[in-house]
Amino acid sequence: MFETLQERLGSIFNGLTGRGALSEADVSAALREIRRALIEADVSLEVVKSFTDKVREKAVGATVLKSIKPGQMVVKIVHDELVEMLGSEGSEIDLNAPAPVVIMMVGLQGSGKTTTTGKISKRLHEKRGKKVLMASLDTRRPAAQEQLRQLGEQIGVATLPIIAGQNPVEISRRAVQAARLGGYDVVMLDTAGRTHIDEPLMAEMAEIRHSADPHEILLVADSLTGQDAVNLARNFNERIGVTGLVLTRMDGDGRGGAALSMRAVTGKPVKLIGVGEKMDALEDFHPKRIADRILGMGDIVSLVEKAAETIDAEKAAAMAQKMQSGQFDLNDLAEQLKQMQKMGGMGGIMGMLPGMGKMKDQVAAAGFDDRTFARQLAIISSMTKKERTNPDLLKHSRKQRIANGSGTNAADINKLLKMHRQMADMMKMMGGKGGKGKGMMRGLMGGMAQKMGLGGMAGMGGMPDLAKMDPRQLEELQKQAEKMQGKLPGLGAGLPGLPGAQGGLPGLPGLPRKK
Ligand SMILES: Nc1nc2c(ncn2[C@@H]2O[C@H](COP(=O)(O)OP(=O)(O)OP(=O)(O)O)[C@@H](O)[C@H]2O)c(=O)[nH]1
Repeated sequence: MFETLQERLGSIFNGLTGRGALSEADVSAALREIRRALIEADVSLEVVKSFTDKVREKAVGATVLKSIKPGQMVVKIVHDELVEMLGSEGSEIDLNAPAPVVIMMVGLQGSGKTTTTGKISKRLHEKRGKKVLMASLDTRRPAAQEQLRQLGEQIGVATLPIIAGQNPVEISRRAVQAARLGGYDVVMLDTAGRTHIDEPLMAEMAEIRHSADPHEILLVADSLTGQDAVNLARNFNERIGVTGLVLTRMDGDGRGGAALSMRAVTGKPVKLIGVGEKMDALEDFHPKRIADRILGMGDIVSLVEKAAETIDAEKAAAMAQKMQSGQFDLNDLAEQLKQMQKMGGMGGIMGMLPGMGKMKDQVAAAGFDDRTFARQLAIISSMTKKERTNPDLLKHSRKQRIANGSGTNAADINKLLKMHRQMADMMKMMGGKGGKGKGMMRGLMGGMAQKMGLGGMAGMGGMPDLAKMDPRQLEELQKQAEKMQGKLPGLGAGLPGLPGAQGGLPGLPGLPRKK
């Protein structure tokens, strides 16, 4: 699988990664090639388009890290976008429901439904210690029920006794009842297939679904079928709803387009892949491994990841040191404001903090919005270098000049300076020489650097990742917040999520008081 795509992408990137500089035209040309390669691999058109759009957007805005060549950066972006397209890592079969948990298998004839029903049953039995009952609801193909019975014998999993003349819905009811009485954990319903999707098939599936109330509906799709598989998935999903996908014949030499598009089209995770005819030829789906395989450029990807980590860590450490020594000048404040803009402004930042929902309204009511960031940045950029490092220079006439330059007024400037002073004081306090504070500051920076991901710079200080902080750090933060009560304008209600904490949120520029 994926061999052709692998070759094509390989040659596109080989032409790119060695180069010292890349123009926008170079990136566009590479993207055109990538688009063609994906289409040839049978990836659905809409998926290709959204894929290349996202890569373009990220490639154009990316900061090229020192020690990394631009082409390598593009490889990393394509890799990450591939992983994103393939969906999340390790989606297991969900058995989190009262027993017996019903799993309904759907798909076209010959897609590997029956084989996969056996494989999954065997896995649930052997790896997760579940007592499984399998039932074939295929009354159209005479040998189908018998085929499943034999499969059950082979793998040591029980099957529902065959009663001639029952329809699929009756069989599904009997299966659930038998499972309940027999103390089974899981019931696997292997439904009938058709050569193509038609109304009677969909109606039958909907009826079974209604009567058996399955917890999982897994669509089994042949990864060799290309575009058709994508339409099939869309149809099944819209009509009866699926909870996950199983891609079979991933051991074959198909172009892989279906495998690449299915999750993007349905939004449902690929839970497992079939890699052979044998009963244990079933594997978990690992998007990252597949992306690595397709690109065949694992070295470059990890090189870029390492460079990004090192630079983030270096910048965060430098900033932390500056703050500890109380050197938090207006350049640093500007960096912080920019960082916040990057994080999606106020809305984005609040969304990252637990329990910030309520605060959003207060912030809005205080008249603080994303334009405030822009205004504050304009003020700082209208200052001279000297003024930025030494705000004490800012007396009346200088303020007037800055106000004119930034389209603001003296009151705005005073507000900004006050905010900066308070933040600088707080930074000093928090970064105080006692080891604890230092650790806390590092924690804050680290959390932020992580949140920022690749595109971010250093997590220029500031937003604590409360969810990841250890309890001691939280306690320390709370104490500092209490000390700071009233010292920071705005945010009077304190930090929700820190029980009982009052006062400002370290790192967030103070909000103007309500007029
Ligand atoms: N190579 C390979 N073959 C597979 C895989 N999964 C299933 N098969 C084979 O595909 C063929 C069809 O599989 P079945 O499980 O009978 O298909 P089905 O969807 O149940 O078909 P119907 O019962 O006719 O609806 C069998 O020969 C399987 O051994 C896989 O992951 N890899």
